[in-house]
Amino acid sequence: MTQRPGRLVTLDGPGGVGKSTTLAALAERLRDRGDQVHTTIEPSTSALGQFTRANADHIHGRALACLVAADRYDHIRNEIQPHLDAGDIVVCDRYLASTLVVQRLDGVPEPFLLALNADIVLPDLAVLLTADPRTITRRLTARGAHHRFEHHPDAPAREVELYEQAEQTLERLGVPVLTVDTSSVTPSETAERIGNVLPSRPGSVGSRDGLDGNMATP
Ligand SMILES: Nc1ncnc2c1ncn2[C@@H]1O[C@H](COP(=O)(O)OP(=O)(O)OP(=O)(O)O)[C@@H](O)[C@H]1O
Ligand SMILES: Cc1cn([C@H]2C[C@H](O)[C@@H](COP(=O)(O)O)O2)c(=O)[nH]c1=O
Repeated sequence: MTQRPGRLVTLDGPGGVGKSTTLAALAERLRDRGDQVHTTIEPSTSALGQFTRANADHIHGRALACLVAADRYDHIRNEIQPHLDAGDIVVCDRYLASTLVVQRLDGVPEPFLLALNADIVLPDLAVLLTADPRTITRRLTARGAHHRFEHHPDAPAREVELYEQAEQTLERLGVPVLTVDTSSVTPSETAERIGNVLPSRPGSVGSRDGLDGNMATP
């Protein structure tokens, strides 16, 4: 874990696995224990992020990878870094792991993606949500697909496989990873597991001595 005052926690996983739902439960849990939390999302809510999200079904491959990376650098500079400097736990719905999976679904090789993202702020904890592909398909069908990456019937299985590869890449980059299988746990149970490996900042209302030792045993 880095020495900056705040912490960056990212949540990634296949489309429809439950990232946004889990993020809301996690933010509530962290705030309840006294942590200062800032929630955010990628593509970001800036003009560049909105452009990226609105056009991700029409812009493909390396061009989309570049747009997503440009939005990430802008997001870091204008939103993520200021909140980290203020000591917040920044919880981001999609980040580097999504790039390592979604852009590969779009045919972009990993070395190109790593080069594009070489200077980003790395997460203090990358949470990867997974589930049985049939469970993801059920969730997606019940909620409805949001974009082209969620339409292919094999998408959940392919994404699960690519997130397993992304986990290894993140670990090679020195990023602590927590993978949670959400197939048979509620969003609030998932949030509890994440909260348990994320120590409260010293001085925050909910901080307890010794919690930092939990990082190594997710
Ligand atoms: N155990 C669970 N954890 C999280 N979400 C669940 C769970 N069980 C069912 N869901 C449901 O799965 C659906 C998809 O969740 P959500 O929209 O949070 O997914 P997402 O990963 O953020 O999707 P996207 O990638 O499209 O943004 C929601 O209707 C949510 O209520
Ligand atoms: C972070 C990130 C996002 N995208 C694209 C994929 C989708 O079109 C949207 C995300 O939509 P969702 O409703 O949050 O699933 O953005 C991408 O291509 N690469 C990324 O790294």
